[in-house]
Amino acid sequence: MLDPYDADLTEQQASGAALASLHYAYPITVFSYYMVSSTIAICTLQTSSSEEAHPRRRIIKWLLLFCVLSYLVQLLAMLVEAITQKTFDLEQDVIINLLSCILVFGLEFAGLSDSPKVVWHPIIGSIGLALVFEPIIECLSMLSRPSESILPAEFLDIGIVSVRYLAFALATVFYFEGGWNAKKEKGTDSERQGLLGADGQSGDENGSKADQANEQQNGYGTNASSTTESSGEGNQTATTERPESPWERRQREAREQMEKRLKEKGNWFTYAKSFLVFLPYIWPVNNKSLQVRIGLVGICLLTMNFVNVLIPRQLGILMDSLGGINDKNPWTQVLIFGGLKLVASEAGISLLRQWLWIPVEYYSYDAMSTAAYSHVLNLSSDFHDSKSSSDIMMAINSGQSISNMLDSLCFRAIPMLIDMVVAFIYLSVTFGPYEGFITIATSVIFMYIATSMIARLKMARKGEVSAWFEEHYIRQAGIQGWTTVTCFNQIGHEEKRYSAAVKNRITKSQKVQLGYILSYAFQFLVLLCGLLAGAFLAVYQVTHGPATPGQFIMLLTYWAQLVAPLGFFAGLGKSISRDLIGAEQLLEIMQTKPSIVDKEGAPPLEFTGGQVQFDQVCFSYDDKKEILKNVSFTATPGMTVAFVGATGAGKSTILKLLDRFYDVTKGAILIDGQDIRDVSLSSLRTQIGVVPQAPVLFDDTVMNNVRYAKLDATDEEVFEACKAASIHEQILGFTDGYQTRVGERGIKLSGGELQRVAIARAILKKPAIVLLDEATSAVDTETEQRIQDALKQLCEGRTTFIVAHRLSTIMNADRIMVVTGGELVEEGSHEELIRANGKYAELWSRQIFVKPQDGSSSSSAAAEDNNNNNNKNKPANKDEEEEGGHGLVNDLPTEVAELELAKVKVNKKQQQQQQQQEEEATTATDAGAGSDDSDDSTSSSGDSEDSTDTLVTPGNKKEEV
Ligand SMILES: Nc1ncnc2c1ncn2[C@@H]1O[C@H](COP(=O)(O)OP(=O)(O)OP(=O)(O)O)[C@@H](O)[C@H]1O
Repeated sequence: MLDPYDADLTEQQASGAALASLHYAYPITVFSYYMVSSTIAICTLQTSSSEEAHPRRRIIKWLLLFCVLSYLVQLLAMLVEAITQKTFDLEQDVIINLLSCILVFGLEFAGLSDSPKVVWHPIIGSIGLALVFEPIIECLSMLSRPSESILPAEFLDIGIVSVRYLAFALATVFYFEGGWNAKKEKGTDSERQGLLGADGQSGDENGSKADQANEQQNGYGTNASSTTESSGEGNQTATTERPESPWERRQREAREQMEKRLKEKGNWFTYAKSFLVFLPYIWPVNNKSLQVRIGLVGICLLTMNFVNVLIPRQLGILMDSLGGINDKNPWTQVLIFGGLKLVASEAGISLLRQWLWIPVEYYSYDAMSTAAYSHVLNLSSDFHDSKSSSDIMMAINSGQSISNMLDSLCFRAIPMLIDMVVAFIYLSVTFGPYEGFITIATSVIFMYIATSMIARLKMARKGEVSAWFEEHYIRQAGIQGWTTVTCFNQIGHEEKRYSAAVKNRITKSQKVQLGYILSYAFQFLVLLCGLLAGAFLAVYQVTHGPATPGQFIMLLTYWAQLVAPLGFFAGLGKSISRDLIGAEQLLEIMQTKPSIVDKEGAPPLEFTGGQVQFDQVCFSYDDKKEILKNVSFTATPGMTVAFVGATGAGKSTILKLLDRFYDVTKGAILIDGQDIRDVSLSSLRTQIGVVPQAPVLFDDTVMNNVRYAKLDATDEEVFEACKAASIHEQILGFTDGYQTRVGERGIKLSGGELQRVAIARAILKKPAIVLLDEATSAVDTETEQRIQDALKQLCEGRTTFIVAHRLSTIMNADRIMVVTGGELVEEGSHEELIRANGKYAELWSRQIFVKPQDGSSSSSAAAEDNNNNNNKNKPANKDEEEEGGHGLVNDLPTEVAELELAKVKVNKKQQQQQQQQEEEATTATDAGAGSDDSDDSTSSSGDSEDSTDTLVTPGNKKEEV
């Protein structure tokens, strides 16, 4: 039969064991719940929920602090009791429980105090868990006490627990009551709040407005920032407006893009998933040997983790063997220690890992950079028009950010995490749970302090970066604009400006530097406190218990191993977000699809002569403003078509559509009866040769630049093309002949040389259709004649489209198309159009032509600007201004020009007479009124007669007509 006393004892023992487990389980559960739910909240972007402005936030915070203090009081009461009773066999599980609860709820309190945006469910869930665990623990502790001896200290303990329970319960009630009231108020006040702002925004909205103001002051997110400069004498202050630097703009845009996409995706998981497009460039999908290498690198990392555990352990064993605590041979132990150190060194596993990794790393660089480069080259004009080349280049280089991110996560974060967990377990097993607690508490407090300090320094760092750019901008502007600075005698002013910017930057840098120093000092202090606590405990265990001096050495070594991972994890968030911004730039490009692509199975263009037909073509760059409206014409094979019209009329756009830089929005373009959208892009572009107005050459030799049109062309073919372009002799006269480098964008060549090299290139290509944006650049008459000869060679027998700027080109064209406001208003040969007495004839009669050499207009000096502005022709007079300016160059010989003008005049006169006769016939009763009733064109022609008595000719002389 069971003895009732024994049964009582067993019950007590059982409840004691359960109690001990609960003492550990309670804080672990609460901490795990808090960490996991907070992480999920961050990943699913719950931080921006409207819950953040809870009306009872403050009271809940103080109740939480009260609970933390209650744990502390409980702990102190236990210590006081132990000291007064002189019984130092404190229950370990109770002490750990109290310490852990102080840590966990203290952390939650700090989060609630610090963070402007609060997600409540991790906190309320933790309180809920406390409400479940606390009564169970208290009941079990009552059960495990000997029933006859309830001490006053136990009454105090029960009292503290009860008050704490009440505080937890009150916090829960306040949370739900506050939420319910807020909802109710929101319902009733919704109309009033329309003017005040949405609910829950007040506090944070103010905060964000303050942030915005702050940002504006710092120049972030704005186009300008300012620096106040003060001179020593007279305290003169001036404000320097600085445009946002390209780097700042790129960073801002990428950050905005990242935030936008993050919001769209809804959470970090889906957001991170979009980066999976890069996986094939990082993971060698079709390369088994590289995959094996990656596997081996993984094994190396795990081995390294294992060795990291063994080294401190071995050091401990070595120390003990030296002290005679164990019977191991110190010589053998030191050899093992040396072997382990070798394995862990740069000459051991690390060497093997890096050797294995090098080909994988280069694979990734190769795959990523070639894919990004090829993708960018295959994107269409709309993309390239909208991005600057430096932006694109920066984005391509951002491929490195993705590798960095993976490197941080896979090869640093995961092994370090494993190291930390192993260290924690090993220390807990060797020195007991106190040591484990000290390790965890130190890590948690360290991480908290380090991350909040980094966040605090963010704003100061932004200010420093802005000041850096300010300094750079002023320096660069001063040096670049040295001539202006010197001409206006402003060297002193620039010196002061620069000195103020340097001082401003130094002040900000010092602030940031001090911040970092203080942050490191705090972090070091936390680690030192943890180390001291751990060391005291270990010394106690060495002197009183089972631990050995060797194990103490092991503890110190492990501790040193913890420091690096903690520092790394504290900065991980920041470095990942920086890498994400970089990756975002590349992702945006990789996700952009080319708008001009081949249709599936598109056949090559079948060229049968070169007939080009525009059929009711409409086009718009941005789907808003129509640039071309129902343009229709047909160019027969071999025909030369010249487009004439005001600047911005859409002439160059017609050429771009023909080369399929863009697709028409309506209508169709047909070459030899085939819609250019239905044939392959490559076959189309093979048939077309383009000579742009401002040709761009590569920074290479003349030979290579010309050969670019046909990479397998022989030297002879290149020479022939250059001869045809009338540039061969000139090239031979260069220092290194055809091997002369032309400089960036062909800077070392003159305008005329550059154009002829571009023409030679087009001649070498032997295109079937030629697109020519005729240059108006000022070259001497002889050079111009040579360019014309070269062009003649190029266009011979080919269907040619010219955006014409020279009267000679226009007159020689088979067909002239007059484009106005995106519409084809006139079409015909020179003679036909003169006879038609329309827009084209009007152009002639008004004589708004630019002189070939110095760019001045015959009718207005305003046209002088035309040439100075690098052929961006400005309107020459008011009439032309209305049309946007034509910039036509009168390059005709005097006699030809006179003859043509005479024709126009005669034609005009005839037309006037004819008109007059018609009017007289129809309005017989109103005879004699014809001369007074002259229409607009008559009067304008009259005006023009007055103004066109002089005509500018190539000799730069004004001649009487
Ligand atoms: N890439 C582009 N994106 C948006 N609009 C554009 C683009 N290129 C040209 N435009 C606009 O289209 C219109 C027609 O331009 P286009 O270059 O065809 O004129 P143009 O008649 O050739 O003028 P110019 O003789 O001065 O070269 C202009 O208003 C211009 O601003």
